[in-house]
Amino acid sequence: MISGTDAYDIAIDISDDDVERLLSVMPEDVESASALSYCRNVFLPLTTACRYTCTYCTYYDPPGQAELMDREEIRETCRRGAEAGCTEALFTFGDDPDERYTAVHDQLAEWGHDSIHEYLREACEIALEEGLLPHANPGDQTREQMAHVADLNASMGVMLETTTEVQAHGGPRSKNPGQRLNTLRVAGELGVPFTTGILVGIGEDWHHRAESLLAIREMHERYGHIQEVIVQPVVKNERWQGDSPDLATMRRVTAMARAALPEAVSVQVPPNLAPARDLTDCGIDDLGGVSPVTVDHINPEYEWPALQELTAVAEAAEVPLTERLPVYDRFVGDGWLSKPIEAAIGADTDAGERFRSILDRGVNPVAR
Ligand SMILES: O=c1nc2n(C[C@H](O)[C@H](O)[C@H](O)CO)c3cc(O)ccc3cc-2c(=O)[nH]1
Ligand SMILES: C[C@H]1O[C@@H](n2cnc3c(N)ncnc32)[C@H](O)[C@@H]1O
Ligand code: MET
Ligand code: SF4
Repeated sequence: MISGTDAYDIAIDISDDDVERLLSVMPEDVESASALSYCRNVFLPLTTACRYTCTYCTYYDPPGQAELMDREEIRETCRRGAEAGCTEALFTFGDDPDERYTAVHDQLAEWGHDSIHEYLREACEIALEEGLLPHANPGDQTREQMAHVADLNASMGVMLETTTEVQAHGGPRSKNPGQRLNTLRVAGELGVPFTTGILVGIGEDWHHRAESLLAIREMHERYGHIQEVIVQPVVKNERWQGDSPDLATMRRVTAMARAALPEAVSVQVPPNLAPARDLTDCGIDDLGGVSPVTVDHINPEYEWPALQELTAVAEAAEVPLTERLPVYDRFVGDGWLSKPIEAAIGADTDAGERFRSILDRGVNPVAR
């Protein structure tokens, strides 16, 4: 049984045969995609407070130093993003800033909020007002937390990371696979188009990689809500001095992701962390969120490639580069999205026109 799932009563049945079969998949066994997509976003690190202390993470600040973005900063960043043609407001921040962070709690209270999710709701409203579609990744979420903000998000996400317990998550307060899988299940039950993925190189072995991908497939088979799976290499930073997975590892695990998942689910590698150019023949069809406006606040030393570089990756693979929204096309107008999100996409505004022109373009190449 996958660790921690008993606490949530998630029966995930992965057979040894399936694991073995996936372990035999190599890059030459998968087909290359016929196009590569990407999404233009702004990154909004709502708070650097986090209840966990993952050893690979340079993002979180200790209590006393953690910050909270104020409404004006949120609005200003979204406005700059919309002006630069972005479609996504990516809210990615520390899990459940709890009582260890009294300053954060007090600041939220002063702004009239009991919890970070209440504040996230307001932040999503601001993003929508400024012409962006919210995609929030607040880490693990309970059903109540997710239900509180789901109708103001075009899609949401959390990285599964891995189904095994690793030292990198160790200590008394740690991410656990059961909690992450429960978040995927809650998203399925609430009908939220969802992004997830695995973090490669944090102490898991090949068996765990296969198991993680199969667990994601199983969740998708139940609910149909997984839109993309990110295959993310852990990268060096001031807190993580360990190795990053080598190219051969990334090629094999990316091909495994492609083979494990149904065709409708995209396989993404982040082009600022992974050697995307050398992975296009391993089944990837997406290059994730890229920002012309903000840095990657999780790995600020790793710059976003310019649009030109993405075009070059696609050209080398001899496929078109296409822009997409933070929610994949098949979920739009199909009963998955809330009224406010469908209204934003259908609106008679500059932003609405921008969203629809991206949908209308379909698989045509980006014209620039
Ligand atoms: O759901 C997630 N999306 C993440 N994304 C978002 C993802 O690239 C796009 O927002 C999705 O593809 C939207 O569909 C990131 C985007 C960045 O710019 C930087 C880091 C991440 C990391 C995650 C992530 O951990 N989980
Ligand atoms: C938002 C996501 O960022 C990822 N993340 C956090 N730290 C690193 C790192 N050093 N390298 C790669 N990915 C990282 C985790 O997978 C987290 O879920
Ligand atoms: C910098 S990580 C951001 C999202 C969340 N804290 C997670 O780990 O999933
Ligand atoms: S990766 Fe996410 S959960 Fe882990 S310490 Fe960083 S912010 Fe917190």
